[in-house]
Amino acid sequence: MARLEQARARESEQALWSRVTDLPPPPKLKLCPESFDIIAECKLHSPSAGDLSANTTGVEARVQAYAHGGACAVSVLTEPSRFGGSLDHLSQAAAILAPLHVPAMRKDFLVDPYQVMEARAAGAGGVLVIVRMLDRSRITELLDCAAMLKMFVLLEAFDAMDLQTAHEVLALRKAHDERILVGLNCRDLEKLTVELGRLAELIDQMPPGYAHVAESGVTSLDDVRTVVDIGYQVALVGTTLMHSQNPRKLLGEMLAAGRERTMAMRSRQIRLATGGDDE
Ligand SMILES: O=C(O)c1ccccc1NCC(=O)[C@H](O)[C@H](O)COP(=O)(O)O
Repeated sequence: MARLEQARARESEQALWSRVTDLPPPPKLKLCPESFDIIAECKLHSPSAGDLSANTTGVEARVQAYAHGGACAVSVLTEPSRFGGSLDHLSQAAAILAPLHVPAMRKDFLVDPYQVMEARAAGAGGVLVIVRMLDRSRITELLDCAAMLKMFVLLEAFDAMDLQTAHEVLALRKAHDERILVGLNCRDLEKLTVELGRLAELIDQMPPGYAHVAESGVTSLDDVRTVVDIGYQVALVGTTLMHSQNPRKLLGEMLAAGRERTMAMRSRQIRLATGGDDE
């Protein structure tokens, strides 16, 4: 991987490690207990949607709007060739988000702990780890590195086999002091289409005891209600927010829809448990 090798040539792993372990801790990921949250994504380009920068005046303005709209974290693409991202975007985002106590998450195809350290050096409080791309020992190394740096991890699966791998890796980490969310990405990587139905099909195979994140294709308030109904506690929303000229308002509306739905579901469960009417 050229980017990784070039970065290593500029700064050794040891030098980077001592730099990041000297940093103050990143903002903590805070999820609303027993409710619903959104990780808002900043991506200027995507293979499926093309240019996504038309409605934004820049990374800083966009992530600030996300934080004010209530995002629990902001996912920032750092992959340059297909997503128009960079580590500079991550640094800019993290600098805006830190005083607002919202963590930035590095979204990229990470394969080496060095890249987790790069994310922390840029100010990030979290990273994406894609199960499909890595063997078990490499996933464990990335999780270990993130835990040592007090960063959260979004562990991303695409199918039942990925979820089985996630189960097995996580089963060995019960004693770790770390924050992991498990995501299911419903994008078909060959066709680039989204199949929201996969979120329902695979919910029962998500590892229990972790916040479950519905990734890709959440485009409307109805989609938000659907993912809550299925049982997801968090949604990762990118394209729809990038298309919006008022992402703060849209994010607020999506969050409100998700939280109202969660409350309605809870009241219904309580009524059923206590033998009350359920029309
Ligand atoms: O976004 C793409 O076109 C894409 C194509 C191929 C692999 C991954 C891709 N996206 C990565 C993501 O996981 C999404 O950016 C994220 O889930 C947000 O999805 P959306 O709200 O549908 O933009």
